[in-house]
Order: sequence, then C-alpha cells, then structure tokens
Amino acid sequence: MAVIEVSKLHKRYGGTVAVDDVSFDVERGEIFGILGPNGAGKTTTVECVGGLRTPDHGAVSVLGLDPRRDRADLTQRVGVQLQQSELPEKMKVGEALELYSSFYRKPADWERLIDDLGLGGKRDARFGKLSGGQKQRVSIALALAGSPEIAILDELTTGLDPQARRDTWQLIEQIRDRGVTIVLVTHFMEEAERLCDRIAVIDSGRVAAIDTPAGLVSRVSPGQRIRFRPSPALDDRLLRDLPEVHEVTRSGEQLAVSGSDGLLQAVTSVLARNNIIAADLRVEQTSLDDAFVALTGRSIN
Ligand SMILES: Nc1ncnc2c1ncn2[C@@H]1O[C@H](COP(=O)(O)OP(=O)(O)OP(=O)(O)O)[C@@H](O)[C@H]1O
Repeated sequence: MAVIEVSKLHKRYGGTVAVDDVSFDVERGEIFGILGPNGAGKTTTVECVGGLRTPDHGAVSVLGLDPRRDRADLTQRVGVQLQQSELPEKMKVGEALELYSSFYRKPADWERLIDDLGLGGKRDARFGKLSGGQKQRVSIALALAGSPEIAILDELTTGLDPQARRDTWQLIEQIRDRGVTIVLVTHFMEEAERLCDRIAVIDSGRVAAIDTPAGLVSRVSPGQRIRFRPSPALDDRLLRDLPEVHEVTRSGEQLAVSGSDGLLQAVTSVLARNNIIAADLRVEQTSLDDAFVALTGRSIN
C-alpha cells in the first residue's frame, strides 16, 4: 500500500525550475531512496512531501493527508530530519529529546530512544560538544521523537567518516525493522545501493528512473569490464578487433576493456597468443554508478 503519492510535482524558485513533473509512490515499510547530484531537486521534493514547501503544481498525498492543509496531523505522523538541522550549542541531548517529545500526542520513550541510538552516555552532553556522527544520531532521534510512521532523512551521512556512515546505515535498517517507512535522500551511490529497496534517480529536477538497485543496474547493457596492465605494452588494435570488445580505454599504463559476455576469455586468449602478461587484472561488474551514468548521461559527482 502506498503511504506517499507524489504526482506531477513542480516547483520553481524565480527562474530556476527545481522540481519538474516529479511522480513517485512510496510503499509502507520500504526504504525509498531519492538519489541525485547536488542541486537535482531532492530537498525541494521532500520539503513538499513534508509540508514545508508549497508546490506550484502537482499533487502530494502522505498517509492520505494533504501535507499543507493537514500539516498539524502530518507532523504527528511523519518525522523529518532535514539537512543542517542544528540545535543550540549549549542544549543538552536529553533536554532536546524531552522538549521535542513534548510536541507529540504519542511521543516515543525518548530515554529508550537515546539508548537505542547509542547516545545513552551523552544524555547530559551539550550538542556543541558532540562529534559529527553523534550530532547525526541526535537529529535521527529528534525525527523519531513522535513515533512516526514515516521518517524522511535528508543527506544523513554527508560529512561523516566511513565508520560513522556504516554505523548510521545499520541504525536506519533497525528503524525500518521497527516498521517505519523511510524516505532517504542521498547522493552516495553506495548508501543507496546498500539500504534502499527502491530508488528514484533524480537529475535536473526530473525523475530519470525508479526501480530496485538491481533493476536499475540491469537496465544498463549487461556486460563485463576488465582492467589490467599489459606487459610488455600492447597495440590496442589487437583487442579492438575482437567481436566481444566494445571499448578500450587507457589510463597511464592501465587498460580498461569493456564488452559482452565471453570478454575475459577472448582477451586472455589474445594476450596468451602474444606472450603478454596481464598484471593487476580485475574483472568488474556493472554497478549502480554505471547505471546512473547511463540514465543521466553523467556521473553523480
Ligand atoms: N530557497 C531557494 N531559493 C532559490 N533557489 C533554490 C532554493 N532552494 C533550492 N534552490 C535551487 O533549486 C535547485 C534544487 O535545489 P535542491 O536543494 O532541492 O536540490 P538537492 O538535490 O537537494 O541538492 P543538494 O543535495 O545540494 O541539497 C538548485 O538549483 C538550488 O540552487
């Protein structure tokens, strides 16, 4: 059952069209990713979903409610953690959670929440003294303070080190396991691939595709890519002439050869016949990065 329905959403700021005819549905219980580069319109989209912005056109329904008209009801049922949510530096973690919980009709047990989020020892710590990862945990805790059915999390792991990012991913999975539907805005491929059940790829305000991570990857022509350093150096034409080879690119001494199934065998046979050793040989499968490039014509970064 869809808990969020967005249809032909459109929003412009002066001369900039930020969101251009965006449509998608989010099913109950899933982690739905909104993936795109900076400026793609992701934040504007989720702000419209959360009732924080008014679309110019289009329809948004969240748990059957209109986010603008029914804002008071919606805030009781949808937790929003937006980019750069900052608390006063001197505020203590426990004070912030207690205050936020008081806004809700059915608040979560905030003491348990801070324990669950690994912040038990930080209850009396001031927000300004926390690490980046701890601040993110507090902002997740605040988004969950009202026991929401849906949590909207925007660029949650930007600025975190790889370990803190992985810890945050685990947390998000735990939150989903409790039955909360999650909308996750991100520009990290790995994050989207690891966490999301489905992803809307957004570029320049438009939806380029919506699918599971595996479904997005399978839209790109299936094939293989191999990388190696030929020793001695090799004339690229030997490889380009093979029917299995689509493309040969060179970066310094390293060659990247992409092509269809059977590529590895065809290339290694040519190398063996010509007494060429393939040093540092790696075989790569098509990734979400490749899918993104194929869908949008450019890399996310
Ligand atoms: N309040 C605003 N006033 C004017 N332009 C805005 C405003 N907010 C966003 N924009 C512009 O709208 C476009 C979409 O911005 P938005 O923040 O929604 O994208 P995003 O995908 O979330 O990017 P980021 O990841 O950098 O936040 C950008 O070109 C941005 O500069």
